[in-house]
Amino acid sequence: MSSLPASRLLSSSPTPFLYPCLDSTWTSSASTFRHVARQSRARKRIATSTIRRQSTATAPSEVAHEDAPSIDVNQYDHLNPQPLEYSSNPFTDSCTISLHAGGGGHGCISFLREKYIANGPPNGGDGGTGGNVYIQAVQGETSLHKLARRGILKAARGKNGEGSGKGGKRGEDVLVQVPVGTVVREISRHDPIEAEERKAKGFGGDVDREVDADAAPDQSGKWRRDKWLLYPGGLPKYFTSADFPALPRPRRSNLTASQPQAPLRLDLDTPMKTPMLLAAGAMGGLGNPHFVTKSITRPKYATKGEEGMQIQVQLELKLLADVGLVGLPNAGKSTLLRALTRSRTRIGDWAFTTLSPNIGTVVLDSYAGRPALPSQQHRSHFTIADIPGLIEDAHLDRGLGLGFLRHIERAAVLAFVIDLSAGDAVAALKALWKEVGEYENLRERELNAESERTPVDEDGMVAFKPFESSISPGFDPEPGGSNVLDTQVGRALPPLSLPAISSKPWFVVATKADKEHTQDNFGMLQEYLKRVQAGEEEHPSGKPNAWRKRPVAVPVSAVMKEGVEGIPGLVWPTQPFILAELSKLQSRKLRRRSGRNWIFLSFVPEHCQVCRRPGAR
Ligand SMILES: Nc1nc2c(ncn2[C@@H]2O[C@H](COP(=O)(O)OP(=O)(O)OP(=O)(O)O)[C@@H](O)[C@H]2O)c(=O)[nH]1
Ligand SMILES: [Mg+2]
Repeated sequence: MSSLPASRLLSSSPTPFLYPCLDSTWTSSASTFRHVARQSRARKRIATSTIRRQSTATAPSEVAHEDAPSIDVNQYDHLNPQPLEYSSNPFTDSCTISLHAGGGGHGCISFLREKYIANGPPNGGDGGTGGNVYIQAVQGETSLHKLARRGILKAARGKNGEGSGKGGKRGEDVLVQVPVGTVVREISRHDPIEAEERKAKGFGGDVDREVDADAAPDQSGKWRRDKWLLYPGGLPKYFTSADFPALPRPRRSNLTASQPQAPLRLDLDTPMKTPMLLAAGAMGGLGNPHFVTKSITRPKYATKGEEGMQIQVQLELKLLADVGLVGLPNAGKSTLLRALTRSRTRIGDWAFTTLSPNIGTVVLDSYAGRPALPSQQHRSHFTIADIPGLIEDAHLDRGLGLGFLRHIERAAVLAFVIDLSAGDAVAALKALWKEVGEYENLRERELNAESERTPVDEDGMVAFKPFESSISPGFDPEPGGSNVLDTQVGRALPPLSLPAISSKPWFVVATKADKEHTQDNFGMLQEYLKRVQAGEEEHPSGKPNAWRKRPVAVPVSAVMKEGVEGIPGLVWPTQPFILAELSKLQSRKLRRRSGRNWIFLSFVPEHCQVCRRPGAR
């Protein structure tokens, strides 16, 4: 055995792994490892792109992008990304984060010392206040993924006080910027001062009794190591026998008065000009001059800064859109969005092409370089949200679940997108409404649980003030009734509740009407909707107070952009008025441009199988 060369001995034992530097082959093997790793990474990349190519094989438009030998890079931008980059946009619409207000800096123990003044009076400064935590809803943010990744956001601690009476610096604040439409709910909070006050009263005591600010200070604070800061040069015997004063009452920053009341429930559905305070930083400790008494003229102690408050909140992004598209996967929702707006959302002939919501804007404009209407009181655009497809039993977490329905909760109108070529349209509509109804039940249960937790008023009534729909301005049925966030904080915020989804107006967009044998399916759908309107059929959601005023179905061929011209008219009930106004104003000019303007297009579908049927429409 001893005749074996050392390198072979090492290679036949686990030594190279434990002591690679002892192995003569180490350098070469390390480089081999690196080479192998590089190769495997390259193989992985090739495999991924092959898989993507395979999966796009059925979508001719996508394949064209993939196989094109020269890609014009300038034709892509962040709104119209390259096919391979579609999945690179991270999107998170719900997360839980911890917000920590900054703790206070410690007070300072210091004495004046100058020429001829060897033992001067105390001059330690107070500790600085901790940083505050603010929140602000801003335009431009579209996802919560950055916050979800961070998890904890901490404001900085205040700096300690210094000698010569210098106070410590304030801690740096933290600003949490969230997308407009974010709902903030408090999960738990730890307020050290409140905990202290409760402890002082005794756990069995009357916790509702107000703390009397003039009451005698807490004597239990004596000798508390977590509260007092001692002079480092002092002898231990001095401190054990020192006559410590009573511990000062825990102090709160003046800013605490402008914090919203606990528990936090905010609906940030408008962009905020100024940030809103969520948690004020804790106060700094007191320097030693605060403890000068007649008997103790040179106190060798100061107090430590207070601990900062910690709040755990849940953030939920509910996108703001006027119209929500709901449909089974592959029904053609994204194609419809592309047909109506300039959105470049991805489409593909397979289920779950869309994995995160997309918003598109329909411009109600004459494209003549100025607004369609001179008056400002009418809208010039509305937004549409395309969400991932729902499948049967999505409420049992099948497919992508029901979570994405939160993005249509604020929508004023729902559009159910039904594929006429994919079997019974009525059954598909009922299946979709069933899932929407289940989501509504889930929300109701959540709301009930929340209102049970809502503080009870003095007269024993639960404070409950549901606010109006917070859809974007212009769709508000009662002007001025929208939930505009009042940045004047410090007031009780109403519990969050949005109108029931089933109470919203809805219509059906029957897509793929250009395909053969879709007429009868559409006819049955229309008949069904008429029966629902007349009350002969139960509302597909099964809810008693559901909207059934005028549910209509529009046959469209989204892929050929036919029939979609009528959709804005369904969304915007005042359109006839606008049409009249517009025709009075600019009729001749616009009629010439009618190829680009849906308002004046009289829809003559060429390919629509439903409309080409003799006697139809
Ligand atoms: N013939 C025809 N095909 C359509 C029409 N609308 C959509 N399609 C096709 O249907 C397929 C699915 O379209 P998508 O818009 O991706 O469907 P989706 O509902 O967004 O699907 P998910 O994102 O998976 O939920 C695509 O291949 C479209 O080209 C239509 O009106 N007529
Ligand atoms: Mg889609």
